Amino acid sequence: MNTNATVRIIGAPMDYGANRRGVDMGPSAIRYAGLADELERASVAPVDDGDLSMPRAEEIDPDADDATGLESTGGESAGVENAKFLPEIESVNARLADRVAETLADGEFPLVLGGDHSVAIGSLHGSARDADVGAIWFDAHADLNTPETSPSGNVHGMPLGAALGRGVFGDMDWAHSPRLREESVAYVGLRSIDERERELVRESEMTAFTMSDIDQRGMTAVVEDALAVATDGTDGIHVSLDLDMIDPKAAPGVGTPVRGGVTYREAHAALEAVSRRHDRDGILRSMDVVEVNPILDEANETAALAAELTASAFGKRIL
Ligand SMILES: NC(=[NH2+])NCCC[C@H](N)C(=O)O
Ligand SMILES: [Mn+2]
Ligand SMILES: [Mn+2]
Repeated sequence: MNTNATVRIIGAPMDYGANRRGVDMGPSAIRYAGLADELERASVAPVDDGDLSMPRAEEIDPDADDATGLESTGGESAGVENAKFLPEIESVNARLADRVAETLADGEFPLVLGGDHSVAIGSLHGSARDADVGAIWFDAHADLNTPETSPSGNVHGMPLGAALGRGVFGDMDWAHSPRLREESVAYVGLRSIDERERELVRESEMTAFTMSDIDQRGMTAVVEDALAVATDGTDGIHVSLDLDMIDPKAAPGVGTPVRGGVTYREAHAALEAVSRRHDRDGILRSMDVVEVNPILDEANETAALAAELTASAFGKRIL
């Protein structure tokens, strides 16, 4: 991926993966906060594809044809227990993955705006379809549950479990990313992990940088290590930015806030470290920006931060 490819904005106003309404307005809020201008200040040329259409839950009908453009089939995920709205999430992510893969095939950069974090299943799948991809997962949460382990049944707590083909996701082609290897995934910002998930993270081959690591070593050093993990032996990286990595004082507009998060400045330092590495080696391949919930926000500040951080990832500098 060249360093100044066209950035194609793909809105994915999904809220089926989360237990709170409002996160479906994330893409509009991030655009309204000036994403395009921020990106232009970073010298990238964004092209906005608008939003993917979302099925209405009551429209999901296994026998319906696709005349509406909504693949309203239960698909491989029909009948799975403890994963709310999984057929809807399958339908959206199958289309999202295609869009991301087509964008990459055109030599452009897919920037996916969520929506809840379940959209990362589609963005990762599309990104890791024709290449070996590493990932940096900026998040307070590990998102490694599967329907077998989830305490909530909310799929936004499962996207990495899905992408890695764990549990029941192993049988769902749309869910797992065959060319994403566990050892190429690094977490940054962890501080809220479910009991069963803790074992899964410990036993996995992923690298986990928690808030304690950031406290002790500083954000820049941590992200440089995360980049080393994600780029080693891969063709490029996917960056998944869950805004709840940031402390709720600076990013209140998220559905699952956890206190003790990274500061405003640390968040910028994190994405600036990504961009410095990208300037050198052209490592960035795809990105998603997720979990912004305008209903819970204060004067759109979380969406504004999402726009700013995205610009930092693409090279916007203070001076
Ligand atoms: N992307 C997120 N905000 N995920 C929150 C997940 C919370 C919890 N671990 C769950 O599985 O329900
Ligand atoms: Mn999270
Ligand atoms: Mn998340």
